[in-house]
Amino acid sequence: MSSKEYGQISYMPGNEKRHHAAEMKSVVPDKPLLFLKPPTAFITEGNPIKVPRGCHELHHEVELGVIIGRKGKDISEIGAMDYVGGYTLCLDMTARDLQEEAKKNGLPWTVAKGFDTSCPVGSFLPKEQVADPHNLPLWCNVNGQMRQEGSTADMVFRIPTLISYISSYFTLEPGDVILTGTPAGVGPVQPGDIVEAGLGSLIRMSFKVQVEEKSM
Ligand SMILES: O=C(O)/C=C/C(=O)CC(=O)C(=O)O
Ligand SMILES: [Mg+2]
Repeated sequence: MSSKEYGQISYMPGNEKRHHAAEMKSVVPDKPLLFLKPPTAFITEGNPIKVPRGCHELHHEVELGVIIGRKGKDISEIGAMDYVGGYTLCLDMTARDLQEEAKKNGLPWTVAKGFDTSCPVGSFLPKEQVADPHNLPLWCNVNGQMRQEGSTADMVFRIPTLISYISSYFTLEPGDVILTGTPAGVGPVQPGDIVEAGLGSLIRMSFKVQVEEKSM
């Protein structure tokens, strides 16, 4: 897995407590809101999440990751699931203060969402092992304290809609990962914290948060 990530904004209809857009005081978009993370954003277990320079409020967002298995452009919703190779669990680490500043100034979220180590990922699940990707519990705790508990059943844009919409602008390639949005409960992490996340009984993963050291 070494490719781009397409993030999107999540909305949990019908239950304000699980509504991430509401907790961010954001308007719910009528189409997916996209951003990209570069390949250097990805880390696997054993590697630390590094707080990016200038960030004083780094947030966790736990999300289902959809891994693309076949190249495609202008994919129809009907055929979209044929392009899925599998799934994983992701943390869409977000420099919330930098994102807020960018939002205020009408600037892109590139640094806030795409800094090095901003996308910790779990193990690869072949799609045959996931009976219903739209009905998976997901959770995130920090130092053992539960912060996020939700279900992929509450995503506003389902996977075929995301694949079809994204591929109308970007050619999707094998290994690309689509992050599908996060439940409510996002919150800050500090250097030294342990962030743990899970996808039902399928994936459990854990990452330590560190300060970003200057490289030579
Ligand atoms: O609206 C905001 O302030 C923030 C939105 C996000 O960070 C979107 C996501 O990444 C998400 O919903 O998962
Ligand atoms: Mg997110």
